[in-house]
Amino acid sequence: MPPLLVVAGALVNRAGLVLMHRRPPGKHLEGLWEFPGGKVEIGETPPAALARELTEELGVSICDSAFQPCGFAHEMRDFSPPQPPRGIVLLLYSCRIWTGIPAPLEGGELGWFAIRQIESLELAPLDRVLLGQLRAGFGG
Ligand SMILES: Nc1nc2c([nH]c(=O)n2[C@@H]2O[C@H](COP(=O)(O)OP(=O)(O)OP(=O)(O)O)[C@@H](O)[C@H]2O)c(=O)[nH]1
Repeated sequence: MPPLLVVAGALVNRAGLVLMHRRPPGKHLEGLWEFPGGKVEIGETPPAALARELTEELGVSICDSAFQPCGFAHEMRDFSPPQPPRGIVLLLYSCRIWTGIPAPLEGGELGWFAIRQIESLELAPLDRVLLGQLRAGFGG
């Protein structure tokens, strides 16, 4: 079974704040904060998948070329038997150009945060790894 490929976006506004999404109740990792995004579907490039996910999840429009790769993280995830464990790979892109005002169209909560504030949020595990890479890209 190939790993599950997931894409996530760090949307950075003019004030340098980053948009974070809090996963809604009833989902895996409920209540934890993440960079918004979702799963890459068969035949999609990662930037195209991210543009689609951010439109569905936030209602914003973004051109694929506006995404800059900025990090990745991976782990093995356990599922309930008889499903075998499966790898998950999360790719992070940053983006400063979009149209529309982000809204939590699929539930959960949104917030704009300075990088140092994101440190103190309760983050999903892979998003914690990605945050370190994003911060390094911002100059620490
Ligand atoms: N952001 C994030 N996602 C993770 C982590 N670990 C992990 O297994 N995932 C999984 O990666 C997938 C992210 O895709 P998604 O955001 O479209 O998933 P979802 O739960 O909203 O929708 P779904 O109902 O289609 O599963 C989810 O299955 C989520 O559970 C993690 O550390 N961070």
